[in-house]
Amino acid sequence: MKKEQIEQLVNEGKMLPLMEEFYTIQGEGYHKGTAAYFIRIGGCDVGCHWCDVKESWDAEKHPPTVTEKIVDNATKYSDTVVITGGEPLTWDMTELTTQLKAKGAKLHIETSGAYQLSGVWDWICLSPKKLKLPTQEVYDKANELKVIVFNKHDLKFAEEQAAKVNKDCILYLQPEWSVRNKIIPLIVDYVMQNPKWKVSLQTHKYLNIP
Ligand SMILES: C[S@@+](CC[C@H](N)C(=O)[O-])C[C@H]1O[C@@H](n2cnc3c(N)ncnc32)[C@H](O)[C@@H]1O
Ligand SMILES: Nc1nc2[nH]cc(C(=O)O)c2c(=O)[nH]1
Ligand code: SF4
Ligand SMILES: [Mg+2]
Repeated sequence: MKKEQIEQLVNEGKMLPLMEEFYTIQGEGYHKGTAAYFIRIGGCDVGCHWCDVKESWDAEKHPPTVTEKIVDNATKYSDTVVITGGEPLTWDMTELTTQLKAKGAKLHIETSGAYQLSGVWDWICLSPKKLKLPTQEVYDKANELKVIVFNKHDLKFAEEQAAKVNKDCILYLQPEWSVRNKIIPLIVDYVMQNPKWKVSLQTHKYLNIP
């Protein structure tokens, strides 16, 4: 296929730069502990300095893959499918999610919300970033807000973000992994003082699974 043809299909969400797919246990947030098939789509220009998948950023490094192929593979493993990245909302998620839904999958997204919301979702995990704030639509539709805490100032950011989400949105503070030993006591204290928040840990990293 010609380069322009591939570009066109990627623009339409009929092909997507697939980085990796794996069957694992959701490690974070509300669904932690639940078996789920993860689809990691390449491409992100938000630029979090502590991002734990920087290899995902450059979409060019990940092969444009026919969306139907991604779908056929995913539904073999699990009825819960998590779409992550990279930033999945870099791309039009309509095709991918419509096809997965037609096969009966429960669809979850991990997103910074920095780009226009596309796709049909059963669960939206919004993890907002200061560098590129979420769109209003994703604040309105998020099921959980998961703020990464790297330093004390992030607690202030967390409150600002909590003020923007819908009233049913479940609120989580998650320690940035590299500073977890320093940050966990801060989060524990904060959640006890402000019990509208819950703690989220990257439990998959403790379990040594993907
Ligand atoms: C790699 S991101 C991909 C999805 C999307 N770009 C986002 O940021 O939500 C998946 C989740 O991991 C979180 N995350 C990334 N790096 C982390 C780190 N070093 N410590 C804790 N959480 C991290 C993100 O905030 C997000 O909730
Ligand atoms: N087990 C596991 N759970 C996760 N929850 C969110 C993840 C992500 O990178 O989006 C992730 C991940 O990479 N692995
Ligand atoms: S938005 Fe997500 S994928 Fe992009 S740099 Fe930040 S944590 Fe990494
Ligand atoms: Mg991860």
